[in-house]
Amino acid sequence: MTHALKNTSLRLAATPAQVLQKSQPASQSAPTGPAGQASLPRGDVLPEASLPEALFRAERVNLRYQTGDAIVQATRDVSFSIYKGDRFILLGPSGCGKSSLLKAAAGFIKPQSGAFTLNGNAISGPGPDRVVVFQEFDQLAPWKTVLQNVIFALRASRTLDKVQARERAEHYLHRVGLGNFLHAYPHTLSGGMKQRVAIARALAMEPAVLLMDEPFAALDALTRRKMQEELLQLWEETRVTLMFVTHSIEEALVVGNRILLLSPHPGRVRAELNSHQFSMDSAGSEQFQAATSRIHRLLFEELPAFEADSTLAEHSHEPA
Ligand SMILES: Nc1ncnc2c1ncn2[C@@H]1O[C@H](COP(=O)(O)OP(=O)(O)OP(=O)(O)O)[C@@H](O)[C@H]1O
Repeated sequence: MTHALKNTSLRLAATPAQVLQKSQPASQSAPTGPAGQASLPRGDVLPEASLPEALFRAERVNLRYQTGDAIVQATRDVSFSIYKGDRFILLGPSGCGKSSLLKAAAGFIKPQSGAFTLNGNAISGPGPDRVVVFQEFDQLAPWKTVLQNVIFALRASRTLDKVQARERAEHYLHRVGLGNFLHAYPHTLSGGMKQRVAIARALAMEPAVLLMDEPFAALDALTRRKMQEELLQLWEETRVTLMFVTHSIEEALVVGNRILLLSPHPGRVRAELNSHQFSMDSAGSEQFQAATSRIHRLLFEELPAFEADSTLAEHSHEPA
């Protein structure tokens, strides 16, 4: 299932890499790495007219925190584009600013400079077009049932009446396999089930971008794998655009079709690559292991991305 899914994503989510491949004569086609990715030679710029329209953009985003006299620079000049239907991953070591970027994309914190845009409009605060699923299991109101939790979010966004909200909530709860738990309270659910409710609630909002901040990190390994599989299945059904934060290289390769690699603190873009060729079944394969090692080198070696490995990265960004 997931292999087919990954291939489908290629058709749906036209990325600059695809445009490059399509728009070039065969003799000038982009070099292809061992994992089959197209690589852009350093300095190559895609002709602007041939780029697909991005749904969501980060443009030179600098995020800073001030606590007392101390200023923490969380990210530096981070830019990326997410296209409709992407499963876009922010991957980087602890403290590189992944969660900060996701919170800023949600509109919870403001960049010190730079901007986020959705459909070309600047983001100035939270909105129902960007819904977040967090890692914590306490995202649900404990005094409300599973169904009430989802209905409450839908009613708060003021887009649906009572009957419509209930229908929508039931629909998405059935989709995540919780049809028999509509009237259960959160404390009676396992961690995985609580995350399913949070995902159903987010999907029910039918956001333009679903933001996920390490949603499976607190789950045991088996449940985590199952949830990754279910998320891919849900993506297959809904084609929702995902922005997914993780510090697990394996999770990034399995869940994503595009991965943005961030340097250690403060987070800067190290490289961007395609990962659509990997599925749940490829974990453990030679190709998967090779990609994992290369990403590890790109993340942690001090070399500029392209010198570290010119075959994996689709776009590279030199440290400032
Ligand atoms: N509210 C805050 N006040 C001050 N500094 C903060 C705050 N939130 C994050 N930071 C700092 O910003 C930097 C980036 O943190 P962030 O949580 O975004 O990183 P991360 O990549 O998501 O890390 P992790 O994978 O460990 O969750 C870190 O140095 C962190 O200490």
